[in-house]
Amino acid sequence: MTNLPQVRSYPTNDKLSLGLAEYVLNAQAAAFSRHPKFRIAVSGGSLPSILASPALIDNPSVQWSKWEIFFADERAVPLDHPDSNYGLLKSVLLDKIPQKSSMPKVFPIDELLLDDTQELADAYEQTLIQSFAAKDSVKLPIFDLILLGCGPDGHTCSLFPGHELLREDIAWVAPIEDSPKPPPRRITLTLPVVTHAVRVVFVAAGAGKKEILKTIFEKPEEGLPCSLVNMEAGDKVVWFTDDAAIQGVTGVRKGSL
Ligand SMILES: O=C(O)[C@H](O)[C@@H](O)[C@H](O)[C@H](O)COP(=O)(O)O
Repeated sequence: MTNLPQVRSYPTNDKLSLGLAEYVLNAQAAAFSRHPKFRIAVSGGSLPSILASPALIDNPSVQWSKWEIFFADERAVPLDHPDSNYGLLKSVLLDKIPQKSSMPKVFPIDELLLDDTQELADAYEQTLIQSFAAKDSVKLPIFDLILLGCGPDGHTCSLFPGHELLREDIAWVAPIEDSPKPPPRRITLTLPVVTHAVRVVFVAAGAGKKEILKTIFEKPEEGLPCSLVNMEAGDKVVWFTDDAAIQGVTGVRKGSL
């Protein structure tokens, strides 16, 4: 079967970051062959730090000024709060972009709407509509690349196992008030938006991820959020892992590094 997600596994985190940087550059080039922008969404967790390697930040081929960066999920906290995914991305990546480069356009949540997660999600959806559907109406936005993490329970974005949000098929962005991973109040891209992207990347490193990767790949019928993305988006998905996380997991299609 060729429509399985691909897994690229590396011996160390540094090599994983290098491989990821190379992949992101290819995704950027592919995006520029379609339009003059590179529109991506990023998650929180360990992903921003793994992404923000010198191989990416200092790479002269990165055309930062053409990047539009959105958040795959965000916690309903002020942007300077330690839990903010925007704050995390800013400190590990945005603040490190060489000063001579022009900066990417970044789309944080509206801090004035933190009291009402539905309003917060609706406003973020409007932000997406302005970027992805300003001229024509579209059913779903098409990100050039979505960069995701994988939680120890198989969640991704703020889409958690067994949660009713997994069935959301109208909204592009949805609120969640009962996230099992703190903080509980968040907004998230919905599953159809994630699987509609041109490319979807998962980053999962460390032996602590091994058990959940086994379930995701070997028991997709359990319907964990990461498995749902794998099944819906198929070979648009590439997993970047280290060897410790993927060793002994069956049912994966190994990609060449
Ligand atoms: O903001 C969040 O909480 C994340 O977007 C979340 O989905 C994260 O990506 C996973 O929990 C994996 O986190 P780790 O990479 O830290 O394990």
